[in-house]
Amino acid sequence: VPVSGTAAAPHATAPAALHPVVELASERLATADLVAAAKWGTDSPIDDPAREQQVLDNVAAQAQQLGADPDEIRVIFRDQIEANKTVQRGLFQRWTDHPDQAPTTKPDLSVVRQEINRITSALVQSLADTSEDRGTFACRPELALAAFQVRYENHLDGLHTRALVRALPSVCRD
Ligand SMILES: C=C(O[C@@H]1C=C(C(=O)O)C=C[C@H]1O)C(=O)O
Repeated sequence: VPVSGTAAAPHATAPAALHPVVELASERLATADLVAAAKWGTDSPIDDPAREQQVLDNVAAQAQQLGADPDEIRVIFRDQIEANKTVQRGLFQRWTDHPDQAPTTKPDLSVVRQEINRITSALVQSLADTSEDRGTFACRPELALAAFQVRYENHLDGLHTRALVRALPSVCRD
């Protein structure tokens, strides 16, 4: 007969090593709502190759400084960018189909990009900190566990969950 109080509670288990990486990827995706609102009804396209190049060059430079592999970090950020555009496209579709759901205020894109830069930098740091975890057999299960936790904690909807899954495949090194 199980004794009350001995069952392992979820919070009693070790925190997923990759939780910070997934949390920051999720925070970066949350900015896509603001980016989409900034671009909606303007000439600014969802795809901005010049800005993407800037982001990729910045993360590679930061990786180099941290002793991480710049090419690996670049590949991971190509996925962060694709995931961000997945959210923007999903929202544009939603607002086209349901104009009543479209945003009524327009954030300043350059201000939103400053916030993206801060999250990007924290994510590069977190990727550098978890370099070893990202190379073991446990990486994919740890990543999946962290993704479930973050989806729950951040109340992600279907679109943001799909985008988070799109953001993560290159995080593990195998
Ligand atoms: C987020 C933006 O939209 C897209 C996604 C980017 C990103 O994830 O960093 C960069 C440029 C755009 O292609 C943006 O324009 O800033």
